[in-house]
Amino acid sequence: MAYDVNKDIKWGIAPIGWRNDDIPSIGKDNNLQQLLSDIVVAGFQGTEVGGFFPEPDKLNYELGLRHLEVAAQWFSSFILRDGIEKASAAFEKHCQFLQAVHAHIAVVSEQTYSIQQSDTKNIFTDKATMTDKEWDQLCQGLNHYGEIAAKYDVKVAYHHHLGTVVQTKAETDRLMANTDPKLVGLLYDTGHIAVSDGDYMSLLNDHLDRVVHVHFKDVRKAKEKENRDQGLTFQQSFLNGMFTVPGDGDLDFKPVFKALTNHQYKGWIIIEAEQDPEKANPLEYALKAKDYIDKELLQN
Ligand SMILES: O=C1C[C@@H](O)[C@H](O)[C@@H](O)C1=O
Ligand SMILES: [Co+2]
Repeated sequence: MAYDVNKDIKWGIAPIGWRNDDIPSIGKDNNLQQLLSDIVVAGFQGTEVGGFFPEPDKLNYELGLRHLEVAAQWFSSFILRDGIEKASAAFEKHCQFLQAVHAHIAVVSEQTYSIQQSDTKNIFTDKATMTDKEWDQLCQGLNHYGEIAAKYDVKVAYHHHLGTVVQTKAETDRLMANTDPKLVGLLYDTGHIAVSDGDYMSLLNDHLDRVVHVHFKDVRKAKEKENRDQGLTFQQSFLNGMFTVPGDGDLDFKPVFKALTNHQYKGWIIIEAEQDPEKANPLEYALKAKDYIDKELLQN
């Protein structure tokens, strides 16, 4: 079957514009039904599981009414803190949930030492790094996750992420080099690598064959500079508007999309822009994102 961008790529939008798992207080009035109906109005095919989502039966019912799919769900991994056996038991429960909601991507981020939820650490300077022994443990643990995930028709998509032990291209390169490509895939998130390294194309170009899931997150560079100059935390930074939807910030998504489609990427592209929903109406920004996708990416 020939590669068809209109069929082989599915477009979704993450709940994070409506409610943020890192700060449950913001957007708390946005319920599941509102979120899912907004996603339909904006023209997307699916979403990722948010922390406020219900158990599978209820979730599948609400999704089914709207012909929406779940693409993935975030898993906070603690291989370094808890050890591979205990961390893997939690991960298997995560895969069982994904299977129950017919999703096939486990978004994994090692959260040991993470400062993304800190209310004091400077997200631009204070992240932790791993010892060689910890690198070995993490990579061994992720390979084991991949073996577990395969039992549930799920794939591990490792999320490089600001403030975590795997943030930069160099760290992501090392993770990719020391994990089994059959067991561990890469989630490519434009916003996280752009803020971390500046250059957001090299990571994609060097690991296109490992990319199994994509987050499109745009960056307001002026806000990023303001946040960096003030030494803000991750949460302060996104509440101050560092991130936005594609087409509304300063990243160029055309080379990103071209690299993905030239490589015949098949899978989800999830729009993900954490902002304060009081400042950035989630439906307005979802519509803005879809308009950019349709006019600037799919029509060229
Ligand atoms: O994929 C993601 C999940 C969120 O919880 C995270 O903080 C956000 O920045 C992200 O990219
Ligand atoms: Co992301």
